[in-house]
Amino acid sequence: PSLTPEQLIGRIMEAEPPEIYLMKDMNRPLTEANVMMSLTNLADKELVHMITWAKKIPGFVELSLVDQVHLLECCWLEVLMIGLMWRSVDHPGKLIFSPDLSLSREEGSCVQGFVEIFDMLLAATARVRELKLQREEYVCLKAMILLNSNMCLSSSEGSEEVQSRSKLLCLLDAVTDALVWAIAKTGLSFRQQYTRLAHLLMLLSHIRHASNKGMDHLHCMKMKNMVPLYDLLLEMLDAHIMHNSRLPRRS
Ligand SMILES: Cc1cc(O)cc2c1CC(c1ccc(O)cc1)=C2c1ccccc1
Repeated sequence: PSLTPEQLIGRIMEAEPPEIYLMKDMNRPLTEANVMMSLTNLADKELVHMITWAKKIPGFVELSLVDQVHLLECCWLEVLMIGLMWRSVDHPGKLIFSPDLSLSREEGSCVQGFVEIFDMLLAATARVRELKLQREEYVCLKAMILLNSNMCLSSSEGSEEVQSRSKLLCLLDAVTDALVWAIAKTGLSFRQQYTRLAHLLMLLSHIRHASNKGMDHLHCMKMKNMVPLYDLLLEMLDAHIMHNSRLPRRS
């Protein structure tokens, strides 16, 4: 039975991950090494919650496992970044990575090459503040980032893959309807509603850009081993699926 936009938003809101604390007193002064180490520790913890979040998005676990892994592999940094922006919206000039790790632009410049991406994230956060993004809109955008992240067809285009692709597009339309419903709730005129929809969707291209820059920067930091690999995500998804799958998975 398909969900109404209101029901879908309710489900996506319930899926929200918890706030993560680093539980490490941020040893000041900040050095490049301890900032990157802290961010890696934080991201590691967030990634586990991201898998659980994705699986709670109605329809996501009905996609093929290949699609589930590809989507997460493609969007994980975008999802982390939109979460960072959301946490930072009430703190102009700062990025609130976690309640116990917030960095100003100056502190960010202690990591070589960081300040350029920091400025992108701060600018996008300022836009989120200016738009007065609502929580319902935020959770829809984050789900769209996941579902819209990867259109590349995998090599083996079997029938399951084709089915999964059409399910994915159906899911994306459902979340789009939910976002339109959330925007309509703000009581704006029709013209203002579709203008707002455009402004929110345009945020996504800034987030994708910052994520691509972040991924390049991450590789330059020789942090290759910490960029989640395909099999790491597959293992985490598979593990989760084995735990609470309803049907025994076909081997
Ligand atoms: C700007 C930039 C440059 C960069 O090289 C790396 C990162 C970032 C941001 C960021 C980040 C982490 C957690 C968040 O919740 C949100 C963003 C990371 C990062 C670091 C280590 C592992 C994973 C991601």
